[in-house]
Amino acid sequence: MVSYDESCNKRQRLLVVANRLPVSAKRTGENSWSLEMSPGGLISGLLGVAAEFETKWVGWPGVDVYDVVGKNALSKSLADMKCIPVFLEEVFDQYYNGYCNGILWPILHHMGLPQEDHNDTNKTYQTQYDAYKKANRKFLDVIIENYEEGDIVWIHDYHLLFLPQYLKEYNNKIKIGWFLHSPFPSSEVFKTLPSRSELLRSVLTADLLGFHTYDFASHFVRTCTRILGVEGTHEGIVDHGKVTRVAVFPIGIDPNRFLKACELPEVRQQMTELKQRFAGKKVILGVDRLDMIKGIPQKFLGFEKFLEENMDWRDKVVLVQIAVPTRNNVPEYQKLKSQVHGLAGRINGRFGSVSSLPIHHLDCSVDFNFLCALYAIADVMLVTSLRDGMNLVSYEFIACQEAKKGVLVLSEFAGAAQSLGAGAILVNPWDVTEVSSAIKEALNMSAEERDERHRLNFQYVKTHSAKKWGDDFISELHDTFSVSDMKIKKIPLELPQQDVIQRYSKSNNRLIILGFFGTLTEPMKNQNEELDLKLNPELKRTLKALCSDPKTTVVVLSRSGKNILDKIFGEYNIWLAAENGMFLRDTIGEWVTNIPENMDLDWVDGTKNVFKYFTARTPRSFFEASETSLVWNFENADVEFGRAQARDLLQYLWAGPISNASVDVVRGNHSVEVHAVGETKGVAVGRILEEIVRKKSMTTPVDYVFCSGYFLEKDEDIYTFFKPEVVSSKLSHETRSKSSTSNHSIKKKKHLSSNVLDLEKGNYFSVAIGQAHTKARYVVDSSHDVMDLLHKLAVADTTTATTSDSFSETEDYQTRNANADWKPWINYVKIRELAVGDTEPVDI
Ligand SMILES: O=P(O)(O)OC[C@H]1O[C@H](O[C@H]2O[C@H](CO)[C@@H](O)[C@H](O)[C@H]2O)[C@H](O)[C@@H](O)[C@@H]1O
Ligand SMILES: O=c1ccn([C@@H]2O[C@H](COP(=O)(O)OP(=O)(O)O)[C@@H](O)[C@H]2O)c(=O)[nH]1
Repeated sequence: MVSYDESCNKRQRLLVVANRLPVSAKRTGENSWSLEMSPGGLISGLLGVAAEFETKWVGWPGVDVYDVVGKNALSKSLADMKCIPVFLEEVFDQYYNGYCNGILWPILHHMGLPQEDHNDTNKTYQTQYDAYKKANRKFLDVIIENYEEGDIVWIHDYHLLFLPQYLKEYNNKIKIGWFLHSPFPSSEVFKTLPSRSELLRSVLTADLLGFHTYDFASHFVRTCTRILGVEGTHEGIVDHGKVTRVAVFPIGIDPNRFLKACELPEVRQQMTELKQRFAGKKVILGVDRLDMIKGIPQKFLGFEKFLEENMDWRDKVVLVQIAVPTRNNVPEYQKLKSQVHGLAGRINGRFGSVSSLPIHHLDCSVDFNFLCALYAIADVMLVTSLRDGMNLVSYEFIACQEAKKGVLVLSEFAGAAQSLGAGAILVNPWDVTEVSSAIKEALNMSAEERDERHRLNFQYVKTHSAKKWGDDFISELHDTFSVSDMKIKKIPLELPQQDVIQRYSKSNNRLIILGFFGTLTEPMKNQNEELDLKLNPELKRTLKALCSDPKTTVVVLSRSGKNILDKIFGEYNIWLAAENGMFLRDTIGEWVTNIPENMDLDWVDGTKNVFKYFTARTPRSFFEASETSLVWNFENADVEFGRAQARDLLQYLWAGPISNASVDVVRGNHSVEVHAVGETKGVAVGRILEEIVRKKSMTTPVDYVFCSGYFLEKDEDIYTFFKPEVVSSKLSHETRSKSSTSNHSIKKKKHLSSNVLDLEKGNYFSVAIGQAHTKARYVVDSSHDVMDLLHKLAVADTTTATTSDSFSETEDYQTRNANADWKPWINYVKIRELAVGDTEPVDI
C-alpha cells in the first residue's frame, strides 16, 4: 500500500521526527562528511516504513557541529538522504546524556529516579529539564521550517515529550502521532518524576499515542488518570471533552532484508568462517547495546551458573556477546562497562583454557552482513533484558534461522515476549538458576521441537513487519482525524430559540428534563471554588412558573442524592430523580426506590471502610452513604492534603473494593464519589416516564420534549432516548423495578389507557451545555443560555396552543386499543417523521 493524499493525488508526506537520524555523521574534512547507519531498533524499525510515504526525517545527526561551514555541508549531504538535521549544540549534553538518558530512561525502565549529584550545581534536575525543553524547541523550529500543510508529523520516543504541545501551539491543525519505543512504567514509578504532570499533559495534546504492548499502554492510561485526574476510556484519554487516542502497535522488522542478506555470497562466506572458528562447539549469541536494561551482567551470571552445573558442556559451548557501545558519556553506562568486563574476565578465568574461552565479548558494533552471519550460525540466542520496549534483535535472529532453527531464550520483560512467547523459552533474567536451566534446555532441545518453535515465531516475524506497524499507525492516525472531524461537524447546531418557544406554545403536553449540577446550579466563578449545590436564585420564579403549568411536567434528573434534591426542590411541584434515577418522587408524593434487580452492590461495605479510614485521618472531611452511592467530601479540610488523601483513597479502592465492581468513580474538586453503574440516565428516563404517566393518569400524549444538561459522556444516551430509531429498538424492552421495604415502590401499571408519546422530531430539543463532543442535537455555551430559554418558556404565550387532551381521530393510532393489555409505556410510542420537505438534519 502506498499512501496518497487524496486531495491532491500526491504521495502523503510524512515527517518522521526522532532524536536520532537513521544515519550518523562523521567529519572527514572542513566541509566533508561521511554517513553511516545509526544503531538501535528504532532506526531498524523505521527504515521499514519510510518507503510508503514521501518521507522526510528530522533528527540529530549524531555529532555536535558549531561552525556554519560544517553545518551547511552536513545539511547538504543529509538532504540527499531526505534527512534534516537538528543541531543541538550547547544543550545536547544536558538534554541527551542528562535528562533523556540519565533521568527519563531509568524511570521508563523501572529503574527509579537516580539521585541528583549535589556537588554539581551545573547539572541538576532543573538544568537538565530546561535543556530538554530547549532541545524540544529546536526540533520545533526545524519542523516549522519544513512543514507543509497536510503533512503528518510522527514523533518518536521519550526525547520529544514536549514537541506535541509546542507543535499544536504553533498550529492546532497539524496531525500528530507519537510513539513510545521504550516501556512505560507503573504510575508508582512515574510519579516520582519531577514535572511529571507537564510532560504527560504535553503528550496528551497529540492525536494518537502508540505503545508496543497493552501493558505499557495501560500503565500510561493509569498514570494519566492518577496523576492528572483525566478519564481513561476505551477510546483513550478524555480531558475536558478532548479525546487522545491511545493504542497498541507492536513494531516489527523488515524480514526480507535479513532473508536476502543470508543468501549473499559474502554472508555465506562469513558463515563458513564462523562455523570453522567454532567447530565442535555450540554458539550462544548475545547482541545488545551496552545498556543496563539489557541485563548483560545477568546473562553472564546465568551462563556462569550453567558452566558450574554442567561440567560436560564446558568445552562445548561458547557465548559470543556483541556489546554495542552506547551513551558513553552517561556515568551509569561507564560503570556498566567495567562491571561487564570484570564479569567476563572472571568467568573466562574460571572456565577458560589456553586454547578456548567460554565468553567472547566484543565492545563494538558489527556491520550488517556480519551480524546476519552471526545470527544464522548461532544455536541459541540469549536475550536477558531487565526491561525492553520490544527487542528487535530477537526478531532478526528468527529471520536468519530458516536453515538452522536455533532456539530463542527470551526475557519475559522484553516487549517481544508477548509476540514470540509461543516459540521462545521465556525466562526471568533476575533468576540465574532459571537462566541456566533455560540454556541447558535450549542446547538439548530435539530437532522436532526446535522446528515447531521456530515455525511459530518465523510465521509471526514474517507477517508482523515494520511496514505493517507503520501502516497500522498511520491509518489509525487518519481514522482518529476523520472521527474527530465527524464529531466536530455534528456539533455546531445552534439552538433555534424562537422555534423552541413557538413549538412549546403550540404543544399540549410538554416534558422538560433538566440536569442539576452545571445546569440549574449557580455558575462557579473559578474551578477551586467549593462545590456549592444551590439552585441558581435567578431560576426560582421561572421554575415555579413552569412547574405550576398543568401542561408542563418538569423533571430534574441528577446524580445527587435524595436529601440534596429534597432540600433544594421541595417547594416546587416537580419530579425528582435522584442518583441517576435510582430514586423517584414528585414533590407531593414519597420517594420510590427504583433500583434495578441484580444490581451489584457488593462493593459498598468495603468502600465504606476505606471512606471511614480516610475520614478519620483527614480532619474535617466526612462521607455520605446511600444504598447505591458513597461520597467522601473534603471541602472543609485542608485542600492540598485532601487531594493527596483522595489520590491514596482511590488507589486503595481500585486495588480492592471496586477492582471488579460495576461502579463509576467521579473525582470532584473536593470529593470522591463512587456510584453503582446500574443504569445510565438514558435508561432511567424510560422508567421515570412510565411512573409519571401512571401517577398523573396522563391521557394526552407528550408532544414536546426539551432535555438539557451537563452530562457525563456515558449519560448522554439521554439525548438519543427520544430518537425514533432508538425508541423503536426499545419496543420490546421490559423495564425492571425492585420494591423497597421502606419506600413505596413503582408498580407496573397493567392498563395504560393511551399512547403516551406523540413526538414530531421537530418538537424534540436535546441540548448539551458547553460540551465539544456530544450526542445532543444542539449545543449552548453555558447554563446561562438554558436559564434564559427557560425564562422565555415560562412566559411564552400559550393561547395558540390547542387544548385537546385526547388524540385526534385523524391520527393513526389504531394500535392504541389493540394494545390494551399492559406493556411498558414505551410500547405505545408513536413518533411522527418530519414533514416532507423538512430537510433539517435529524441525526443527533
Ligand atoms: O539512540 P540511542 O540513544 O543510541 O539508543 C538507541 C535506541 O534505543 C531505544 O530503542 C528502543 O526501540 C526499539 C524499537 O522500537 C525497541 O525494540 C527497544 O526495546 C527500545 O529500547 C530508544 O527507545 C531509541 O529512541 C533509541 O534510538
Ligand atoms: O552492531 C550492531 C548490532 C545491532 N544493531 C541493531 O540494533 C538494533 C537493536 O534493536 P533492539 O530493539 O534490539 O534494541 P535497542 O538497541 O533499540 O534498545 C537491531 O536492529 C540491531 O540489528 C546495530 O545497529 N549494530
